[in-house]
Amino acid sequence: MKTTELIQQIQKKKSFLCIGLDVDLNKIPQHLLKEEDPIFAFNKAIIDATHHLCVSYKPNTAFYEAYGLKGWKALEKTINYLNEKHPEIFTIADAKRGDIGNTSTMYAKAFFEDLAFDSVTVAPYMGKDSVEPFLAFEDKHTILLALTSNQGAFDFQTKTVDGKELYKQVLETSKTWKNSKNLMYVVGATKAEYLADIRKIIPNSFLLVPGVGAQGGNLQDVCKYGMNAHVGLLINSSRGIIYASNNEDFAQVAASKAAELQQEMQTILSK
Ligand SMILES: O=C(O)c1cc(=O)[nH]c(=O)n1[C@@H]1O[C@H](COP(=O)(O)O)[C@@H](O)[C@H]1O
Repeated sequence: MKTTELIQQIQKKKSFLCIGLDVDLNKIPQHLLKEEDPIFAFNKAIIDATHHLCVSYKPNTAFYEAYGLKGWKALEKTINYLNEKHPEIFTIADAKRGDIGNTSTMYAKAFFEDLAFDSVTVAPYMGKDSVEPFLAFEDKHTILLALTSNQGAFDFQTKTVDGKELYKQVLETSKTWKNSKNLMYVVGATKAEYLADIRKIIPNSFLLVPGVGAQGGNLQDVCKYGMNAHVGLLINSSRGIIYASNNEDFAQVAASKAAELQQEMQTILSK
């Protein structure tokens, strides 16, 4: 998908919400366990109830890999369902990959070609030759971890190296890589106060911002410091939406949680 198509969808839906499909069989409504594929049944119900409120879905692959072959099949069914029924929606494989070049190429093929996701999350730690293989795919996006939402972000990412914080070095250096136009970045919603500085380095890039809802990040602050002329934000919430109820009404309750965030976004966009 081209970034212009994502921007059009944001304008049309008045939403920049990304719903995280982090399926945990211990948390989904127990009546779904009777289904042949409970993970897919859960995702399908959530997607059917919320697709008009969001512009993106982000399955975190850990939640599928944990269930082995069955989990991977459910992931494949989920991405196929999204691509068939809602091709306008921007899909993110949250896999946090990155390795030596030839291995990264295989990861990129797995997520961009075999599973046909629009984007994948990638860790920058191994540097240029570990990320450029992902960037070589046209109209596919590589979402690089810049400043993450967790406490451990302060272990390395904010440390000063050669007079500059490491996450800033990641942003600046990554801009010099081949096909860097295909980069987006992860910045945690819990780190909203860093966004003004981040925008000085990457004013035009899209940011995936997880950490509202269950992790306590604040949507208003993220928008205040992180929004650009094309919005430039995808705000993710996973548990706060998909596990709002674990009764038979789970999909409707998830939709009402998603609608609350979408309404807040619509108000911000209208200002
Ligand atoms: O790359 C991510 O999406 C990510 C980066 C980050 O810094 N923090 C973070 O929470 N995430 C992911 O975003 C989702 C957040 O889920 P909730 O806290 O349930 O909304 C999970 O899938 C995390 O793995």
